[in-house]
Amino acid sequence: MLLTLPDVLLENELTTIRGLLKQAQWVDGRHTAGIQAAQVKNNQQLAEQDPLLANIRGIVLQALHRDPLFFSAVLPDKILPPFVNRYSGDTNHYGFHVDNAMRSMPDGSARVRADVSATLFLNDPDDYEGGELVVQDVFGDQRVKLKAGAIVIYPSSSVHAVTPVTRGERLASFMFIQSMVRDAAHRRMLFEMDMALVRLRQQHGETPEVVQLTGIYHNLLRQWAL
Ligand SMILES: O=C(O)CCC(=O)C(=O)O
Ligand SMILES: [Fe+2]
Repeated sequence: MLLTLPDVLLENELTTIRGLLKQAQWVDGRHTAGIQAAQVKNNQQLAEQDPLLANIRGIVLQALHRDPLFFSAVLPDKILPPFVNRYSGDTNHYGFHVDNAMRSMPDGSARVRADVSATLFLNDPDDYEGGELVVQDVFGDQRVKLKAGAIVIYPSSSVHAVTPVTRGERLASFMFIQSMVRDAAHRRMLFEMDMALVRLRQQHGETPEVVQLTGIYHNLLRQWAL
């Protein structure tokens, strides 16, 4: 399932992040890529030890935690601290690749299995030409370019790329998340059921059927959560 959520970041958070990024020292993005991905990666990132990154991570994680749709769709267990990247010039791009299945928390405290990958857009599509995230899907390639503050989430198992930025610069935060529910099909069913329950509750209130279906939602989560 590929899902986009608008307005994850508030306007003032975007302003703060973009202000911080004006002072950024960018490093080669290949440092954090796996062996296959590094061969096709051509962009820049904030360095792991950059104090700006810690600041931005705090803002992004706080925004994700307050978003109920993000929670329902991802069912996050562990979020690897988000990275920040930039594509600029007329050649920066990221060729087709897969994200590493396993990563370590920066302090080595835990391993994180990438179930869900996400890109949170930090500037507007008008600021640059190209820079589409292309995610291969059974229904064909999905091309995504969102307004600042919006996020796209997709299964980490998908082959994906970012097309060359031929004008301006594209700023984003990208991240890898271990879900409580490993199987993407199970996650999708839970998300659809949760959304249907929200609508049923709005239409009919807390009826016995709504209560019973809510119980089934939680029992499925209990079955599937690792
Ligand atoms: O820049 C993006 O939107 C995606 C980056 C990406 O796929 C990655 O770093 O693995
Ligand atoms: Fe990727």
